[in-house]
Parts: sequence; structure tokens; C-alpha cells
Amino acid sequence: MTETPNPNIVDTDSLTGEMHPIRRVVLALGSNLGERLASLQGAVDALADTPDFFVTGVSPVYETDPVDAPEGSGPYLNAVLLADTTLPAARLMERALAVEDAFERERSEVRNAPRTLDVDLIVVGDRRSNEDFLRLPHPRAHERAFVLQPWHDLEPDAVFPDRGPIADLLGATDSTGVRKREDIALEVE
Ligand SMILES: Nc1ncnc2c1ncn2[C@@H]1O[C@H](COP(=O)(O)OP(=O)(O)OP(=O)(O)O)[C@@H](O)[C@H]1O
Ligand SMILES: Nc1nc2c(c(=O)[nH]1)N=C(CO)CN2
Repeated sequence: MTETPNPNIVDTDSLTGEMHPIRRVVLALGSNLGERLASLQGAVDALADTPDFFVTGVSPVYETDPVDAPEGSGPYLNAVLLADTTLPAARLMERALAVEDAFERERSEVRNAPRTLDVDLIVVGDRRSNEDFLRLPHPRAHERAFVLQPWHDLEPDAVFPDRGPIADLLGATDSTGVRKREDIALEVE
């Protein structure tokens, strides 16, 4: 006898759509053009307003010397945001780009040109990707004190996939150009 799917058994996935696991997300925010703090705060607000995306932590703000940036680039404000989400990583990337656009991010041909807002996905659970549109974990973040320091403030025991404890990575990184701004802070609604 040929087995056929029982039409009386409801496939819950066909009702609810694909099921997605909850993933812990680390995002890095940066700005070195325009109203830097307002852009970072706007990014936090916009991300916190994203359905199925729950902000769990926002780091202190750091003033940082530009790294690998064109001559004459100004200092950055940098921060890290932690969240839990069921959104697929590609949707998160689209959302990050849309939030950048909302804050007048111009996409220049010049590598690392000054920008009003940069939203980078650093880690999305154990998701790995190696496409131009989305590389995960972020391929350069493990050597960037402007990412590691604020992340370390939130999660001193965090481990960067394949790279090791962020405390060790931070210890191996030059963080002289990374200064905490005690006078300003980002707020989560
Ligand atoms: N993990 C990621 N986070 C952010 N953008 C990514 C990531 N992986 C790939 N991209 C792609 O990179 C492009 C954004 O590049 P962008 O000019 O903002 O890089 P950058 O932030 O200047 O440099 P870097 O990646 O070294 O921080 C987007 O098209 C985006 O799809
Ligand atoms: N200090 C600092 N330097 C950078 C930053 C950044 O956010 N902070 N982002 C870059 C490209 O994403 C390149 N250089």
C-alpha cells in the first residue's frame, strides 16, 4: 500500500510559517559624521521598534579614533547593542541597512568613508554566512577595539566564535584610541 500524508493531520509549520529559533545578536553601531549621538540613539530606537527583535543591552558610548579610514576622517562614537530575535539573519541585515538609510547614510566608493551611521552585525547566534551581502560572524570585528571594548562592558565572558574569549581578543588589541564617554549614554525605551 502506498503511504500518503494524512490530510487530517495539520502541519503546524504550514499554519505558522517556518519556525525560527531565538538567536542572540550582537550589533555594533558607529557614527563619525553629523549629529553622531542622535544617529546612534535613532538606531537604537529603530532597532528596538523592530517586531520580533528584543533589545537586551546597550553599552556605554565610546569616542574612538578612526581605524583604516581616509585622511581627515573625524572621530567616531561607537557602541554595541545586544538583542534576542527570531528574525532570520538576512532580514536583520536588511533592517540594519534600512536603519542606516533612515539616518542619511551615503554609500561612497571610498572605503570606510565618514558616515552618519553604520550598523554592523557582529554575531547572530551560531549563524554562519560567507556572502557579500552577509558575512557572519563579522570578519573584522575580532580585531577592533571599538567593537570589543563596548561588547566586553556588557558581556565580559562572551566568546567570539572561532576566535576565543573577547577579553583575550581585547587584550591583544591596541585600545589606546578608544575612550569611554562618561558624559553621554544611549537609552532603551
Ligand atoms: N556582518 C555584516 N554587517 C554589516 N554589513 C555586512 C555584513 N556582512 C556583509 N555586509 C555588507 O556590507 C555592506 C556594508 O558595507 P559597509 O560599507 O557598511 O561596510 P563597512 O561597515 O564600511 O566596513 P566593515 O564591514 O569593515 O565594518 C552591505 O552591503 C552589507 O550587506
Ligand atoms: N573608530 C572606528 N573606526 C572605524 C569604524 C568605527 O566604527 N569606528 N568603522 C569602520 C568601518 O565600518 C572603519 N573604521
